[in-house]
Amino acid sequence: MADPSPSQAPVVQADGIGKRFGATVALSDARITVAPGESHALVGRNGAGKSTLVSILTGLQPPDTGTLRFNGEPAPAPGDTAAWRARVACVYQRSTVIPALTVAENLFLDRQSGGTLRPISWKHLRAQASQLLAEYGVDVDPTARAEQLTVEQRQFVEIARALSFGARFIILDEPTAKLDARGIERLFTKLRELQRQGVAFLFISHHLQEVYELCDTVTVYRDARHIVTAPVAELDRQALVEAMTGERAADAEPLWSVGGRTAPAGSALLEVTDLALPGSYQDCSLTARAGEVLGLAGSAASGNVQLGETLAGLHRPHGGTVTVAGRPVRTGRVPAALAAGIGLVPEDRHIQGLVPQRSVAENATLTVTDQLGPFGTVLPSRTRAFAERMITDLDIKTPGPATPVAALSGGNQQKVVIARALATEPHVLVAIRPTNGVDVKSKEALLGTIRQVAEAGRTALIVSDELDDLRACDRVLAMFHGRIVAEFPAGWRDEQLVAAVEGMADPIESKDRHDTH
Ligand SMILES: Nc1ncnc2c1ncn2[C@@H]1O[C@H](COP(=O)(O)OP(=O)(O)OP(=O)(O)O)[C@@H](O)[C@H]1O
Repeated sequence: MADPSPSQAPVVQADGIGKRFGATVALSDARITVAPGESHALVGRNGAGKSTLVSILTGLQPPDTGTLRFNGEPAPAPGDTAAWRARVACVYQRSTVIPALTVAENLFLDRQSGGTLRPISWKHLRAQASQLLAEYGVDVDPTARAEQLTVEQRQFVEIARALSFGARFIILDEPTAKLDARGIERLFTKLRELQRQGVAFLFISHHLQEVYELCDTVTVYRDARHIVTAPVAELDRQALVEAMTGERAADAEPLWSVGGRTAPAGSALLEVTDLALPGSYQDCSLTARAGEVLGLAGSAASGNVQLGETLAGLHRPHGGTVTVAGRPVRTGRVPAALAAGIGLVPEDRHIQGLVPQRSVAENATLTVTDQLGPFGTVLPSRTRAFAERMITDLDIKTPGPATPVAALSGGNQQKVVIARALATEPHVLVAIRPTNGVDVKSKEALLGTIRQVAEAGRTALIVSDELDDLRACDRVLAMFHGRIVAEFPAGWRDEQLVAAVEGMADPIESKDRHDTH
């Protein structure tokens, strides 16, 4: 039989894909087929093999076994970058744009025409960039440096760049991880628009509701294998979670909720008064009690992340005070915050989190080496024991504690960062978007571990815009434009909190905020 015509052939068809890393089987007889103009989700637990498949589909590494075809034709030769780029592009969670270069330079990097001897015409470059951005409806200044762009703008630039190479197939690897609700809405609008023009997507996300919102088809991988491919409409959330975990889901919703439980009335452990960081937030006061998990909700521009980071010493505020257990904390210095017992799960684990070539055990204990042996020595047995406990508690998928962190999947690396913050047994744990990138089942374990911090008589502050994270809190403060605008005891309805985060707080909730002033 003749091959299907190029317009009907799948944009990608991978069959029998196998890939090993040493003893680890990352993919085994895996497959995926994406039709032109299709929006196809790929889901699976942390370590299921999704990123490995992406690296194979984009030509970054060859599979050990299997076949790969684009538009009905065999994949390009390894290393033929131009040919790969014309078939497939990937927008990663981590940016591939170069921060110090302008948007125009980023768009035309590697392909400034004119031959080796002709100087680059910057004017021409800018004009071309403007035209390209306009063509894909991307409203970004081509002369802006990439580092000045928001995550959303950066992703749009990357999508425009991908399309300009001719690719009609784009892989989006957790594109919403760093976007707030409005950013996600705009991204989805753009993707739907491109889909109508025939562009196909492979969409990877741990947010299952996004899969239902955006995708036509879903493929589930589990433990390196293909489990199911089905129209999204035929697989409800429970069936999807069951396919991902291989277990019967007792009750898929909610993941972790304190329900209508009243906030425990411990003593005030963390007190923040009139804290201000110009450009980010102002007049912020709050109290978190021993035994309490406090949520700090807000969209990207709300200042909630900066406030959390300030508590951990990452920013020097211009005014206000922070005390832990009644003792003032010197602000603007990480060692001072650590000494005061404030631990941090940072937002960007790649930059602030880990030493990739060191083992899981070493990374998990980097902050507590003084507790692992007498006189500053580190007893390997204790490091190992601590790491083993964390691997179980946080459900970290790794061959063992001695495995380098670089060999773990993204979500599992993230759990190591959380293990490290917990290792110090902080009085106050500040966790910024702690379940970002973590699969639906591990979220449960992780939020449960944060709850244990409170149950041990300490306090945890969850800074997030994820409703699942916030539901695990005893009380939630909502921030909008740099101010705390409302407070919600456990038991709030989604739409109430969403409204507050969008700046439409119900004045009743705002008035009831007695202990935050
Ligand atoms: N370079 C590597 N060296 C060793 N093992 C690796 C390497 N890359 C991936 N693995 C292993 O392969 C398996 C699949 O990892 P992969 O990154 O594909 O998972 P994933 O589904 O993308 O997970 P996540 O949702 O956490 O991003 C994991 O067990 C991981 O530890």
